[in-house]
Parts: sequence; structure tokens; C-alpha cells
Amino acid sequence: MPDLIIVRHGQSEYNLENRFTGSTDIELTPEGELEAKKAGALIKNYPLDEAFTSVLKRAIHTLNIILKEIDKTSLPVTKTPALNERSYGDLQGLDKTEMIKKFGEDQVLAWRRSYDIIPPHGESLKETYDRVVPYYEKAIIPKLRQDKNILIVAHGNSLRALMMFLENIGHAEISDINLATGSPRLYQFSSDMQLKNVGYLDQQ
Ligand SMILES: O=C(O)[C@@H](CO)OP(=O)(O)O
Repeated sequence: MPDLIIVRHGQSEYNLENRFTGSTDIELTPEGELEAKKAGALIKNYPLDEAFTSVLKRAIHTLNIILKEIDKTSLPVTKTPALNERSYGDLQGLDKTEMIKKFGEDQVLAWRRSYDIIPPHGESLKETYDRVVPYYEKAIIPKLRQDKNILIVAHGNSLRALMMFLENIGHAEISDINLATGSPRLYQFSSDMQLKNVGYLDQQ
């Protein structure tokens, strides 16, 4: 019965400053490092075989802190741009509240949470899904089928795309779903990859 754990990186400097991050390569805050350590403490009871992350340092550093916390710094790790945060295009670096003042709440919410509305010169959640899910199917499902326990540390929107696939979440429903930083979510599968159990480790 393979386990999959997904974790959004800890708080980043732009999260703290309320700025759009997207594909900008921004570091964790001290609070984000602490969140990663706490995530590690929750993951400790699950024997992992491999980990996957993006090529952005807020995710890589979160993973490194988790691996140190669970005493598994030699775990095989794959870093891939397929798991990167979606691009927010022209919004990257800009203040979210300022953008609401300029474009209105509905427009900004549509850019942030809708499935197929594309932020200016950025990537929609649909486009993110179209790179995250094929990667998951090609590189990660075969490992789970070999009964390997896998950790994925990635980003708010790249993981929302994956959650749509894993939990069969519809286009409308996904707009209400947000993944908190540093909160591990566990998926347990049967040997034929049917989802048997899902939930946040800090709520179990
Ligand atoms: O700025 C971002 O890249 C993301 C995640 O931090 O923000 P949002 O919650 O707007 O998708």
C-alpha cells in the first residue's frame, strides 16, 4: 500500500510581503523554515523511499529541512521544472492588495483561483495541470506502483493542479481550494492505485 505525501513549501519572502511570486525564485522566511521543520516532524512516521521537488529554492530548501528533520538526507531526490509554481506573468513581484485596487477583487480572484483564466502573460491552472499531471503519471505513478512511498514538495498552484487529478476535483470546485504552507497532505493507495485514504497530517 504506497503512500504519497504532498507539501507546499514554507512561507516565502513574497508570501510574507503579500506579493505575487509565481516562477520568481524567492527564499523562505525564518517562519517558512520553521514550518518546514514542523512538516518534517509530522512526516517522520512515514518511511519514505524517494522525493520530488521543483527547481525553485523555496521548495528545495523546504525539502532539505524536512529530510534533515526525518534523518533522511541521503534519500533520492528528483528536481524538475514540471513541478514549478505556475507563472503569474506580469503580476510577479506586485502587491496583491494593490492589484485588487487596480483591477477589482473579482478579476484578481479569477487570476488567482480560476481553472482556465490566464493571468497577463502568465499560466492558467489548466496549463499548469497540463505539465504537472503528465509528469506525475510518467515519473511518479510507476514508483508508487512499485510500492514506494513518495514525498512531493512543490507550490500552491502546482499542487492544486495535482490535487484536482488525485481527488477528482472539478473545474469550479478547485477555485475554493487553497493549500496552506508547510501542511503535509497524505494520500494512501491500494496496490492497484485506488485512493483509499486522504487527509492532512496535522489533522489526524
Ligand atoms: O504568489 C504565488 O505564486 C501564489 C502562491 O504563493 O499565490 P496565490 O495564492 O495567489 O496563488
